[in-house]
Amino acid sequence: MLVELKEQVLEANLQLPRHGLVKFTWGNVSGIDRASGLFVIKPSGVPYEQLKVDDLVVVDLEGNVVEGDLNPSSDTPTHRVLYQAFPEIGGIVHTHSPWATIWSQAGRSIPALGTTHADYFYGSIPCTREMTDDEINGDYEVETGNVIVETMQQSDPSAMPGVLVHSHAPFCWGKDAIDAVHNAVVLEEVAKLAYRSVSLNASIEAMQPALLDKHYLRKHGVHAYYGQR
Ligand SMILES: O=C(CO)[C@@H](O)[C@H](O)COP(=O)(O)O
Repeated sequence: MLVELKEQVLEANLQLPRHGLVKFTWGNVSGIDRASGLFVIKPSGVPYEQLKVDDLVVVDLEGNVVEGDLNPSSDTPTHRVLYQAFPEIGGIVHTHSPWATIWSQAGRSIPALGTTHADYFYGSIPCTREMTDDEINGDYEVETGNVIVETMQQSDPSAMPGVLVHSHAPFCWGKDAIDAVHNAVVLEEVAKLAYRSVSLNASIEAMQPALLDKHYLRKHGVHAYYGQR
């Protein structure tokens, strides 16, 4: 079942340590087959160097494991909420990449300060609000997804393929699992660039809207929907 998607999700997961986005078993990547409504995700707690295609877990959008012997990632409910809320995305990645996690822990959105950022993210990369104790003590992973969806209400997920979860770390997405990891690598890089730019110039302001538009729209077109760019 879903042989090609599993191979793609395996490759996407293996790219996380290659790009220095994770340590140990932190993080996870999934990819969805919209025709069947099934998504493939990394199993929980499996070291990347041991990960094999048959370890991957197939889950439906109601949260049922339909194939796989191992437990799905502990973040599976968050992936599920995002797939349900953002029909245009095909892959999701969660990491604790250090520079993006610094902004998440500080509770700060990453401002759009330059064209590197603008080529991928159409504006500041938002940080969610803090979750309430009830949300934390409730269905935490589902509530993490809900606070992301709440934060993204004013944004187009294809024009803003990532978010920072307050006191936690980033989630990114894309047209498929590989694209999601690509966006996660860029997010980590712009998080580092922004941190150092702010350190160098504490009064730095967001880049000119005209320059943001020029760089984002020339790469992604007027309608930054995956199928149209
Ligand atoms: O966010 C976290 C931990 O804070 C998770 O991403 C873990 O780091 C990975 O969990 P599994 O995918 O192995 O269940």
